[in-house]
Amino acid sequence: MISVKKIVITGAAGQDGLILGLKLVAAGHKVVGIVRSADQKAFLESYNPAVKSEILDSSTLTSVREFLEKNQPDQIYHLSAKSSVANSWSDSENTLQTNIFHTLNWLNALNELKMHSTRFYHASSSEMFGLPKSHPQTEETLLHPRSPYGVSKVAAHHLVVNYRESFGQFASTGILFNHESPLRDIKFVTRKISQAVAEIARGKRDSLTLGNIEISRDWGWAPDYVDGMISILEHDSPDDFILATGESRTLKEFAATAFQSVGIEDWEKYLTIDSALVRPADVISVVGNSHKARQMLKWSPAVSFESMVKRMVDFDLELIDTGEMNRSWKPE
Ligand SMILES: C[C@H]1O[C@H](OP(=O)(O)OP(=O)(O)OC[C@H]2O[C@@H](n3cnc4c(=O)[nH]c(N)nc43)[C@H](O)[C@@H]2O)[C@@H](O)[C@@H](O)C1=O
Repeated sequence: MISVKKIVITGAAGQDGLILGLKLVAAGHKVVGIVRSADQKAFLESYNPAVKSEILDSSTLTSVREFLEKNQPDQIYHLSAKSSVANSWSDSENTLQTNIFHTLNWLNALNELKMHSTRFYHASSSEMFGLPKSHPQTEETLLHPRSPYGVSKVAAHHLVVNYRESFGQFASTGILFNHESPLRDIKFVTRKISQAVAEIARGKRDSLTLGNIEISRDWGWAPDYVDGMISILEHDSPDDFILATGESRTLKEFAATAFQSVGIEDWEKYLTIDSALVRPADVISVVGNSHKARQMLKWSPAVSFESMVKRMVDFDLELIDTGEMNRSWKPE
C-alpha cells in the first residue's frame, strides 16, 4: 500500500509536468496541476483528466499563500519557468521576474504558513554551469551562467538552498541536464531536428536550418529524468542532485544520428547554417557527473542517446503518417 499524497505540479502542461503528472497519478497520488492560461488548462484536462488543473498567478505572494492554505499539499514540484534560453535575451526581464520571484513567492508562502515539512522541488538547470571551469560538472562546480535564463536559475537555485538552510524548509533541487522527448516544443533544437528529419524523410521539405552545430550537450531521455525528480523528493532529506547521462554529444552528432535513423547518410546536403540562430553567448560544452544521484538515490538513466533520438524521429514520422499532427506524445 502506498501512502496517497496530495501533490502540486507547477508548469503542469510542460514536457516534464505532463510526464510527472502521468507517473504520479499512476502511483495513486492526488495531483493538482497548476497552469497559467485557459488554453493550457484545456490542454492538460484532455491530456490527463486525472490531474485537477488550476490556473494560478504565482506572481503575487497572496495568491500563492491562499492556494497553499486551501490545498495543503504534501509535495510541490515547482517546474514552471520561462524555459527558453534563446528567448531569454529578448525577454530578459520577464525571464528573471518569473523564474526568480515566482519561486521566491512559493518559498515565502511556505515559510509564512510554517509548512516547512511540505516537500518542495525546484527545477534547477545545467545552464547554471554555462562556461564551466572543469568537466564533468558536479554539485560542487562553480556556477558561471551565460544567459539571462542561466542567471535566473542560479538565483532561484540559491534561494531554495537558502530557505532550506535558514528555515529548515524541506526543499530540494534537481540540476537537470538537457532531457528530451517528443513532448518537447520545436523551439528547442532536438524536436526541431526530429520534426525536420521526419518531414525530409517523407519528402515534405528539403532543408534544415540550424545555428552553431559544434556545441555539445549531455542529452538524456525526459521520462528517466522525471523518475529522478521523484526520487529526489522521496529521499529522506532535502538535497541537491545532478541528473545527467555523463556523455556529451555535439549538435552535429545529434543531427547525424537523427538522419541515420531514417537511413539518410548524406544528410549535410540538407543543412543550412544561419548565423542569426547563434546566441550572443552560448553554453559550448557541458557534461554532468550524476554520481551522487546514482549512489544516494540509486538513479540511472535507462534510455541511450541513439534510442532517444530514434524515438523522437519515429514519433514525428507517426504524426505525418497518421495525419494526426496535433496529437501529443505519451510515454508508454
Ligand atoms: C538544460 C536546459 O536545456 C534547454 O536549453 P538549451 O540547451 O538552450 O536547449 P536548446 O535546444 O534551445 O539549445 C541547445 C543548443 O543548440 C544550439 N542550437 C543550434 N541551432 C539551434 C536552433 O536552431 N534552435 C535552438 N533552439 N538551438 C539551436 C543552441 O545554441 C544551444 O547551444 C532548456 O530546456 C532549458 O530550459 C534548460 O534548462
